[in-house]
Amino acid sequence: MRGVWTADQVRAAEERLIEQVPESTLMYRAAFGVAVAASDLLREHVGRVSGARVVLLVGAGSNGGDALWAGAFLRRRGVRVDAVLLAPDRAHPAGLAALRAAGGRVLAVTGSRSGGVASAESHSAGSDSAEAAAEVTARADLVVDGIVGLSARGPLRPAAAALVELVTAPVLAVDLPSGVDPATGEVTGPAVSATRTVTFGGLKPCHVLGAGAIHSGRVDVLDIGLTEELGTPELSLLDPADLRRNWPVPGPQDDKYSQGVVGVAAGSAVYPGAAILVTGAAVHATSGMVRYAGPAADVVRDHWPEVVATGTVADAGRVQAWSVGPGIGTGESGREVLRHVLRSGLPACVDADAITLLSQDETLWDLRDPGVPLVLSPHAGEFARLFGPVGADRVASVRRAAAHFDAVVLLKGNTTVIAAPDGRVLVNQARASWAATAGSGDVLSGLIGALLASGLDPWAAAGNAALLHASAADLAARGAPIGASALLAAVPAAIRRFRRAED
Ligand SMILES: NC(=O)C1=CN([C@@H]2O[C@H](COP(=O)(O)OP(=O)(O)OC[C@H]3O[C@@H](n4cnc5c(N)ncnc54)[C@H](OP(=O)(O)O)[C@@H]3O)[C@@H](O)[C@H]2O)[C@@H](O)CC1
Ligand SMILES: Nc1ncnc2c1ncn2[C@@H]1O[C@H](COP(=O)(O)OP(=O)(O)O)[C@@H](O)[C@H]1O
Ligand SMILES: [K+]
Repeated sequence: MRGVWTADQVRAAEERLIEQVPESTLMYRAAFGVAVAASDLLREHVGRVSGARVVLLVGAGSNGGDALWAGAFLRRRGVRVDAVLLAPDRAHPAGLAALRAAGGRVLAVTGSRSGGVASAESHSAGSDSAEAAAEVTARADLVVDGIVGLSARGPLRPAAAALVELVTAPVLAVDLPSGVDPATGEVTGPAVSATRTVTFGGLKPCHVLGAGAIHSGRVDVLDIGLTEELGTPELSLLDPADLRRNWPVPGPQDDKYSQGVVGVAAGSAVYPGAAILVTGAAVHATSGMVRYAGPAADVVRDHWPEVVATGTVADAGRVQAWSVGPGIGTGESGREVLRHVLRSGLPACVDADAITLLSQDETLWDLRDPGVPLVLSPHAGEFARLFGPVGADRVASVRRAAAHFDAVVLLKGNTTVIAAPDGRVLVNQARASWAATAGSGDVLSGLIGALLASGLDPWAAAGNAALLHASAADLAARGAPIGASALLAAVPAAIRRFRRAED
């Protein structure tokens, strides 16, 4: 599992660390890592380091300080470095002195409220101008974004935005891409799109959430001594090794019952698709047995002969967990199905129509045994019905909902957020959006139900299912649109890939 820490956690860790290590040492370490990454990018994109042109975009704080020191290191490798100061009076003094001493050129730019690079003033000998800053930025082989880091608020300021717009070269972001909200990954205006980001100590929310994850490019975490001091992460990401460890694999003593039997209550005679997709996902997720209960029993049997299918939940037979909701409708028959599942005292993944039913009828909650794991897996619309609009801070909303309902809540989307009632949060950022197709959520429901039946902790069940689901979508799509059936068909290949993966 990889941790993600907030800006406040990083600052607190820094305070503890600078009792042992001078602050300037942390900045050298950070800047040296940035310079190494810059050299790598130059080699990759330009084919050389010495003689290449790097432009540093330098803001008012230590983020700009990191960039200036990195520029000084790059000068020693023969790189031609221009620093564009966006807040000339507040540029990090020691970093600026180091860059100048190393022979870097400094251009000072002041922004106008109306946008654009309006005026310039010289901070070094030569004929600096706004035009010169614009010109070097446009002609750079690599741009280092030291505009703003952990103290960022809101979108890029106009002067910075105007320069960023001119960039055609790859961008290396220092700590995080400027213009992205460090806490939520939200991008509400102009922002840097980085090829790579070098961050310090650990990942921050903006590297893994929403647009921020895209704007960050590849993220390298550099341990400058901070990692040990960071404490419990705010969020976590599952990595392939987690999935490999967690995904149930039958052993020599297992039989079809011992691995957990999952019951599927989904679909209807009119809409059998949901029944087929949820059941199929459960069939492919784990070995063992799947029972289907509902009006689409005949169609499900035709599709998946290995499934034991009955007409009603009351006749389903013994199961260890339920996957309930997709396609059951929001009328009385759907309500009756949900009542049965909630009363059963078994773990359940509650999705789609079942979530809408819960949002319409509060008394349904009373049927639930509070000691029994429940996973709610809404998309944003269902979440809004249940708990109110998600808002910009998806993590905070989902965390609140999980505590409120005393359930694991998985909010679907390009960034899937999975919160446990005790506050733990997993996030899964999809690499592409091919899963945004009708019925793909039904596949997720089946995966979660199967993992619950296998006895996995509900938070882990939801998290592993989300990671596998996104990977199956990638495998199925390989760059072209897919339907949910193709995603479902790729589930075994995705499991195989994780089980083979070394990291
Ligand atoms: N923590 C650690 O352990 C280590 C941290 N290190 C580094 O320090 C960085 C944090 O530095 P920091 O706190 O000095 O502030 P920083 O992010 O540079 O912002 C400066 C100023 O920018 C402004 N500004 C705000 N929003 C803006 C926007 N949208 N667009 C434009 N400007 C904007 C705002 O000033 P304002 O103009 O509002 O007065 C703000 O005060 C961190 O990210 C890492 O790189 C490393 O050196 C090693 C160890
Ligand atoms: N833009 C996106 N990028 C990646 N995955 C997405 C995106 N939008 C939705 N998904 C995923 O696709 C699935 C859609 O589920 P859902 O909205 O319930 O659809 P349906 O009800 O049609 O099955 C979820 O697993 C969700 O995380
Ligand atoms: K930055």
